[in-house]
Amino acid sequence: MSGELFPRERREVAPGAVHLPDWLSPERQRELLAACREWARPPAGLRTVRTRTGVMSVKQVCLGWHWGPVPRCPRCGKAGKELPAACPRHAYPYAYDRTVVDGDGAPVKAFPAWLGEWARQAVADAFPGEREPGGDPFDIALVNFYDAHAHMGMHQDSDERSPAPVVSFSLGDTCVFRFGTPAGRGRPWTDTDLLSGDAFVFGGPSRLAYHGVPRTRPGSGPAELGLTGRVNVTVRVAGFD
Ligand SMILES: O=C(O)CCC(=O)C(=O)O
Ligand SMILES: [Fe+2]
Repeated sequence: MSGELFPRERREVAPGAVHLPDWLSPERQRELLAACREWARPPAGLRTVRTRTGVMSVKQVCLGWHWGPVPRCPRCGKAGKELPAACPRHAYPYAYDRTVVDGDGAPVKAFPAWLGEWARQAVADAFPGEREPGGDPFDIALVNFYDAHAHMGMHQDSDERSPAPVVSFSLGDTCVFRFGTPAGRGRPWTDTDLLSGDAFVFGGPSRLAYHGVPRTRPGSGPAELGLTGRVNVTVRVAGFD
C-alpha cells in the first residue's frame, strides 16, 4: 500500500503464525473477489449464521464442507438446542456437513483446486526452507463478508480434524486481526492490521490459537477493487475419513 511509513514485511506473530503482507497481487484480489461474488449466490449461497449465543454479524458461505451449528449431536442424536448440556460427552456445537443444514439445505458448493494451490503456496512462503508437509490437500473454504459494523469474537478453528495450517486471505477494508494463544480467549494477544491482499497462516503450535476480528476500518480498502466492506477467505484441510 502506498503511504506506508514503514514497509510491511513477513512477520511471525506467534510460533507458527505468520503474516504475509500484500501476498495477493491486485489481479489475484480481483479474481478472488469475483469468485466470492459467484459463491455468494444461491443455492448454498451467503447466509446468516445463528450460533448458540446469537447471530453472527458476519455473513458466510462455505466451500467443500459446510460449517455450522449442528442440528443434532452426530453421535447420540440429541437435538442441537439441548446441547451441550444434554450431551456433555458428544456435544460439538458446530460441525461440518455436505449440505447447508442451517440454510436452504442445498449441497455445499465445490472447493476449487486453484484456491487450494494458492493456500499451498502461502504456506510455503510462510515457512521458507521447511519441507512441505504431506497429507491431505486443502478442501474447505469459509468465506466471510463483513459490513462496516461486523466483527468476529475470539474463537478457535477446531472443527477440522487435520493439523494442517489454516490460510487466510483478506480483501477490501483493513481489519484488526487479534491473535492469541491456544490457552484461552484472553490475553496475551497480538493485534495485526490485515489489509486487502494480505495472507495470514497459522499452524503448528498456533493451529488452535484463539483469534478474532474486533473491528474493521470502514472505507479503508483499495478503491480500484470496488468492494464495500471486507471479505475474508480461510482455507483449511478437513482431514475427515
Ligand atoms: O476474518 C478473518 O480475518 C478471520 C476469520 C476467521 O477467523 C474464521 O473464519 O474462522
Ligand atoms: Fe477462525
